[in-house]
Amino acid sequence: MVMLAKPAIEQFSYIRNSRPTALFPQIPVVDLSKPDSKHQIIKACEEFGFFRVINHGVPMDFISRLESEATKFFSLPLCEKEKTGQPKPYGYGNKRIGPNGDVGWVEYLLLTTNQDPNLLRFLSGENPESFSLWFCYCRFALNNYMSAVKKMACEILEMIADGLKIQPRNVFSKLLMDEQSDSVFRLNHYPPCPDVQSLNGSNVIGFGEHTDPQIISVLRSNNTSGLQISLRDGSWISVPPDQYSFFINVGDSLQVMTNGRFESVKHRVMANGVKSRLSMIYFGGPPLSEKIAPLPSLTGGEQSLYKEFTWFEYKKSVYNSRLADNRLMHFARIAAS
Ligand SMILES: C=C1C[C@]23C[C@@]1(O)CC[C@H]2[C@@]12CC[C@H](O)[C@@](C)(C(=O)O1)[C@H]2[C@@H]3C(=O)O
Ligand SMILES: O=C(O)CCC(=O)C(=O)O
Ligand SMILES: [Fe+2]
Repeated sequence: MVMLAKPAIEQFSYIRNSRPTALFPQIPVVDLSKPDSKHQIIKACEEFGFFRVINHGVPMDFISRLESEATKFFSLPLCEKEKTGQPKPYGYGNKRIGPNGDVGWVEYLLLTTNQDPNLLRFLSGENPESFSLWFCYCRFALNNYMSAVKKMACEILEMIADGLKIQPRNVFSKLLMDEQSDSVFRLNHYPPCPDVQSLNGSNVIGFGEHTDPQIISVLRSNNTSGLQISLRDGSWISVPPDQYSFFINVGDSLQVMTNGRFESVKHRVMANGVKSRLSMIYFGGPPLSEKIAPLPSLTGGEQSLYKEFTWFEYKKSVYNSRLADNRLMHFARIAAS
């Protein structure tokens, strides 16, 4: 009998036991309305590179409007969604993540936050295709949401600068505020995965383990679980979903600028057998020409751990890598013995 090999895209990654390995460590929660929040943020960034934010000031209305627009988008027929073209890197993607063979049980829409005229012209098209119409209606909701989330990300970055006693306090936030800021916005949809139920004890990867390359990521999801983070000892813990909170990730660029005092958090998403997960993530990045290097006030007279590079150089290397690669390795200084 001839056995037909499954097409490559069907070969998802499975993890035999993706059950969290650490015993109930609490994910730090930062209440942004409290006067001591900057100290909590520093502690969380040092210990986890990750924390949950409450009293964040982003209007619930902006969140639910965009969530319902995103749900409408992912409900469009596949052929309509595919009209946005393969993500290069922006556009609609289905199961393939990035250009180097990573796959996951996910479909997504990746957008640049600066108004790339070619992309906008393309996305909002002249003809009344479903996607173009969706994008036209959705632009208002996208702009409201992204502006509010960017404002919150900048406030957090300013608290980080204060907490680390770095002057000026906008040293990080100015990179996101820059007109040329190379920030990205992503909508991820993880449909319920039938294989999760049928494969005894195995779990299907929704989005494989990785760190985010930018400065800071602000994630919000519906009430479906799946997100896991890796602790410093290499164990994994599940992040209980909370649709009213935001989750903050330290990115690789912040790791470099703090000379390793903060480490970017390794994270992944497991597919769910029953419920679909919808997440929206703002990745705050610097302008392409920006030089990324440890801040002199944080090296404390010691050698900096990383070579200086531009965000353009790092991004190029990111897009030549696989999700799980340690991308910063190539930019680390080898300590002199
Ligand atoms: C496999 C890839 C997808 C990714 C680019 C990369 O080559 C490696 C990093 C990936 C990542 C992870 C965080 C963000 O979701 C993302 C937009 C980013 O900046 O780096 C994705 C990239 C992507 O999906 O294009
Ligand atoms: O969808 C999620 O919850 C996380 C996805 C993620 O880590 C990413 O898109 O970089
Ligand atoms: Fe991520």
